[in-house]
Amino acid sequence: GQPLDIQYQADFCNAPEKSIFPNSSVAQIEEEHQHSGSCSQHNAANENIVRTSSYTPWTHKRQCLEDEENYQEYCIYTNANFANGRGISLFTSREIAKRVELLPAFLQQGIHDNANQFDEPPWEIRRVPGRGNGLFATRTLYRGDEIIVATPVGVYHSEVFSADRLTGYQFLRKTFEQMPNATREVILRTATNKPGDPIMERINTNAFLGDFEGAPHFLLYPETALMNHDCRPNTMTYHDSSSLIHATYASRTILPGEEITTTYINVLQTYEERQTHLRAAWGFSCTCALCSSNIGEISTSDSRTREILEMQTYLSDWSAGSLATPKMARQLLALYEAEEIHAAIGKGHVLAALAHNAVGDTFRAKKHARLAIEAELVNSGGEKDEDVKDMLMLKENPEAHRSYMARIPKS
Ligand SMILES: C[S@@+](CC[C@H](N)C(=O)[O-])C[C@H]1O[C@@H](n2cnc3c(N)ncnc32)[C@H](O)[C@@H]1O
Repeated sequence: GQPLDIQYQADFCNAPEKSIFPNSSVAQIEEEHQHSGSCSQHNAANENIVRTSSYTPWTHKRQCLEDEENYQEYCIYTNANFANGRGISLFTSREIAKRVELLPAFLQQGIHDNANQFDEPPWEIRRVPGRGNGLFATRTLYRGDEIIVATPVGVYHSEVFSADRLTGYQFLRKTFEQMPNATREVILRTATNKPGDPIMERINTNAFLGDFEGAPHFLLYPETALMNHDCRPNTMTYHDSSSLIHATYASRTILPGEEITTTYINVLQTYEERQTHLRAAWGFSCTCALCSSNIGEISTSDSRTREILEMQTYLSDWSAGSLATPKMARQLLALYEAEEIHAAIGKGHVLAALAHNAVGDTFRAKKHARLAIEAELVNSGGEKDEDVKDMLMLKENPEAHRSYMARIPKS
């Protein structure tokens, strides 16, 4: 059908409360609270939503859908004041919402004070032929420099999309309508690849699928979504599950005028695997520099990628017959460099630290542990990351670490 043209003030209030689709498998559930606030009141108040509501920490009445096939219920939860007035809408199960309410993201004052600062970003938006818009550096950025630090504006349980489509779209629209105007504008600036439901398509084109409180959810970070995908990106990312902050940092020097890119997939895949994956999950064929290079370059890169994966398998082998050596770990790091995989290099340093410690070279083991921590702290789960915890232990006391002398044959 025709794409719906979303207006900022689209009047969702006229939408019927009950499903208008008689054959719908989804029934809208009446809430225990009778919502007295009318829509006109809601729209007028939209800009300064500080209502202390009876739905705390939410600013709007919860609205739920029941998926009659699996008896699962999903509700919309909006806090329009979240992150200093940016707002957030979730469309998820009640159990997950209950856990979310207890996160520091909702309880800790000031936790988002350094997030969503887009007044003087080190980038600007420019058109990229064949790829819509993209982000371009406006000054030199060095490894570790902050590029985007943002909170999500939408969090959607992956199963909400399997419910009755049209009713589902109405609910998606509510997650949008309940947000402050400025945030709605930012959401509407994001790209869509296909005509169709405007919110659904924005989620399809821009949201990242990830684990959220133990279940797969789509997370929408509208500024982060301005970055195009590159199979050899120049950024690394960090997601903090307690504040919900997603941060993007430079993973190497980026010169003014250079496009700032991220990866949407695991980069340790061959050309064919990456293309298949991007087409299936994201609906586009990758035209990044590596994917557009000649057959010779692509095949060199593919063989290095296979070699990296093979070496990682050898270096993770702790059996008596393991072929892993410190030399192999150094070769692995050289391959990461040659392939320009700067963000994920922490993994290489973890394996190098372990390989050196395994033959009793504690000096080099500590050096690689330090480099691993530096890289992994920003490119993964931070201090809670298992690799980081392990490397901190190794750096502190290599002789007490389980890897110490583990690859010296005992006679
Ligand atoms: C999250 S958006 C990125 C920003 C988008 N270009 C815009 O104009 O806002 C994802 C979409 O950008 C385009 N895109 C991103 N990276 C690409 C790449 N490496 N090759 C081709 N298209 C790409 C695709 O259309 C993709 O669906």
